[in-house]
Amino acid sequence: MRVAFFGGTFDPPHRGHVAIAQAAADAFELDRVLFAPAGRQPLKDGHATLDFGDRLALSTMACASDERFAASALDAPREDGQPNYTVDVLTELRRQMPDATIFNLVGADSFNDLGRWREPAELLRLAEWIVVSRPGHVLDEPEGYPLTAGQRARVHLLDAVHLDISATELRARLAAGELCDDLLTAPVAGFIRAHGFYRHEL
Ligand SMILES: Nc1ncnc2c1ncn2[C@@H]1O[C@H](COP(=O)(O)OP(=O)(O)OP(=O)(O)O)[C@@H](O)[C@H]1O
Ligand SMILES: O=C(O)c1ccc[n+]([C@@H]2O[C@H](COP(=O)([O-])O)[C@@H](O)[C@H]2O)c1
Repeated sequence: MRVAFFGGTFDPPHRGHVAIAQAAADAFELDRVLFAPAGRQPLKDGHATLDFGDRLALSTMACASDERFAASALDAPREDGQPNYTVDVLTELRRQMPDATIFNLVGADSFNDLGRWREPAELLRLAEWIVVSRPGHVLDEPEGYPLTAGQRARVHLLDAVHLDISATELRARLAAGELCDDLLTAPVAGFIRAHGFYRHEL
């Protein structure tokens, strides 16, 4: 079993997420991609616009695009209110799936930031990494965190997707009343509309 953990804020999940998950699943013959909203992202100040339950529901809808995708509550908010560190969730995933090959799927911007994550060396030990291109970001080593040869061998750069979509821009456009149906999958767009999410939330 080849499984990718795909963590994100997913506020909301958009076509950029689906595209990189599909490119990764095709290129690395993944059986599963787990879209896992983070309860509380350690490097983001303040709260996501939508609560965890709504981001998980939207992630479940985004996963309807491909039978290899599934939403996961593995990175749900912690009871002690502390941030969700990926090192903890990957440790738990390894415990739950001891025989699987585990990948951590990220965009180039997230990987550039790796030096600021908790326990980067352990993160590279726990999983192989798939890093996908993102417009405006270099597909390269993390800033200020040079990799050893052994670590580099565990990082797979995938220059496959060039979709300039971000959740920040989407939220601003939805707040201004735009539909944004070209940037979202149909079930996600419908759910956002039905619940009035992001309207007037600038
Ligand atoms: N258009 C994209 N191309 C490549 N990777 C992406 C793209 N959008 C998001 N990602 C990656 O998906 C993961 C989850 O992203 P996230 O949920 O934070 O969305 P985002 O669009 O980056 O949100 P925000 O604008 O709120 O920061 C991250 O690893 C990010 O790098
Ligand atoms: O563990 C960390 O220190 C850490 C620091 C920054 C980001 N992450 C994780 O990286 C994933 C993508 O983050 P983001 O900001 O693009 O939503 C998400 O699962 C975050 O929890 C994790």
